[in-house]
Amino acid sequence: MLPKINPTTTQAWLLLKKHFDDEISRTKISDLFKKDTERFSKFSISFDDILFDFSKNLITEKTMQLLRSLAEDCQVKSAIDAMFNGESINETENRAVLHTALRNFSGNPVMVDGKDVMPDVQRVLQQMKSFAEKVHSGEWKGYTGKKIKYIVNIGIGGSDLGPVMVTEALKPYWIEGIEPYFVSNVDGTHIAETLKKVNPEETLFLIASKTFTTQETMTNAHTARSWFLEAAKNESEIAKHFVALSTNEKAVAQFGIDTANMFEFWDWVGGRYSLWSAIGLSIVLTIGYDHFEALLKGAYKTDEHFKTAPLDKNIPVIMAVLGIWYINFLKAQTQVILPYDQYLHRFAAYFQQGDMESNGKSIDRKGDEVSYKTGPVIWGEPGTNGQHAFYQLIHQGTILIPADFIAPAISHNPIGDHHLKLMSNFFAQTEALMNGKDEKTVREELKAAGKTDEEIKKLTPFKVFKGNKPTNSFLIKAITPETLGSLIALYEHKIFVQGIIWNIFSFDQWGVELGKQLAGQILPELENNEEVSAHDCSTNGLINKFKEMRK
Ligand SMILES: O=P(O)(O)OC[C@H]1O[C@H](O)[C@H](O)[C@@H](O)[C@@H]1O
Repeated sequence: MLPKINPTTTQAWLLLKKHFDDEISRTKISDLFKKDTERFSKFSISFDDILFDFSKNLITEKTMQLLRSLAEDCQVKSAIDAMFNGESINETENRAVLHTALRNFSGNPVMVDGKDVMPDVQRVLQQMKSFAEKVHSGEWKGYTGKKIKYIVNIGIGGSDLGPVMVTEALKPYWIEGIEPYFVSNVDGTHIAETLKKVNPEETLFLIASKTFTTQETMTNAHTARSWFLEAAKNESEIAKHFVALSTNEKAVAQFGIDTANMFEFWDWVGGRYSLWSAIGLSIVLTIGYDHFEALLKGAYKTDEHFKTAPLDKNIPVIMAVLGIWYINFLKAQTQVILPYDQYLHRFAAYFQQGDMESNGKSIDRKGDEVSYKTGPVIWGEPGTNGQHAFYQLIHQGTILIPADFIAPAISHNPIGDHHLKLMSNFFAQTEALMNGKDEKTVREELKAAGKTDEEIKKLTPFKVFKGNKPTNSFLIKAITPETLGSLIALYEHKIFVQGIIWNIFSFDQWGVELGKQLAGQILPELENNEEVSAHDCSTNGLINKFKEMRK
């Protein structure tokens, strides 16, 4: 059982409020650097090949002490133990939360309801490994005897975003002769455009769905099946081209996939935490099992760090409390993730689900409405593209946007001075966001540029940057399977800690159900020509116009 503590009733919360009002509201990050030349070493942590620098935050040592007290008051440590020990901390679904068991290399058992889950975890990993080896060697053949070339993962949400993000991030590790594709949207365009790029003889479809009932995935899977059968003619050939990644054996069999071709996972793996499970088969097929294992090992290292590091040296805990500091005490409503690595272009999209589906909640663990802000809006794009699009608002807009900057020291594509140019932007942005540019400097620059006094007066206000914008920097030696695994797990655990402190349940997602339910009611209304009148007049009007437009 998780603690059920309203964070606003803790001593630390009250002290943080007072600390903000009395001290921090008048503090500038740049002044803190001037006062303390040791600030970088005090507020940065090296963790294997990752340097986490959180010194450019609006914090003092006192802030960090109080934030640590908040984590203590909210019993974060015992919550961490409860998760790793397999307690049913997903109370509304009565499930354990054990994605960490999927990457547990300790050799120790992980018990769920009195049973060690590790033998099952290892069995499925072995199954994934030997299957991938057969596909890669050509031992696994398509219905005309050809080797598999195209992998099409059909899944959505957690059964899509993780594999997409990881395969993109690890493109330099792709196995020659394999091309992965991902179909998620029920919009027929997604599957139609994908099927144009592949052929039935050399394509393996992975039907990825924890529940195996998701409308989008089942619809796309049936379309893929019909497309395949048009060419293969014989249903007995399906076994060579369709496998299932699921927890629902019955539904897999009903779909027509031999359960011998099913890669199992379990209800204690949350969808948005499932890339480490059988849902990662597309990753294994794309980069090979050894690289997948390195990804798991990277995550395992983070798990060990998270479990054992003291709260004030614990990176996910620090990431979490900094977020809480901005959201609950400085009124931030969003968090931007900015990878300076083109291969990480889906990283922010991945954590939109990871974070927002986990912590976008307003009912606390007692079942009462919360009186404070919870999960932020997560977004982001790779640098430097974002700089030429939305950084304007981060620098000079009216809302506070804490930013995570992520970059590798070594590029997989060391062409000319591209990487140094990229990195000069990475370093420049966090500096600029912190320091800003004051009026005096702006005036001097304009003067030096030969502007008249009149022009200087007119232009100065527009060119001032207030600065004092907080950032974290993650400098990573290189984006490898291992460092990526570690990085993803840091963010996963950050989300967990925030959920614990906010006293919400981070591992259910009831908020996605209503739309599904209503879509289920509306679908039959779209299938006939009758006028619809059962809804509000906007929805009726839209549906009726839709029908009219299609006549
Ligand atoms: O894997 P599936 O059961 O098909 O679920 C796919 C996705 O759909 C659901 O609606 C949830 O919002 C997600 O958490 C989940 O990842």
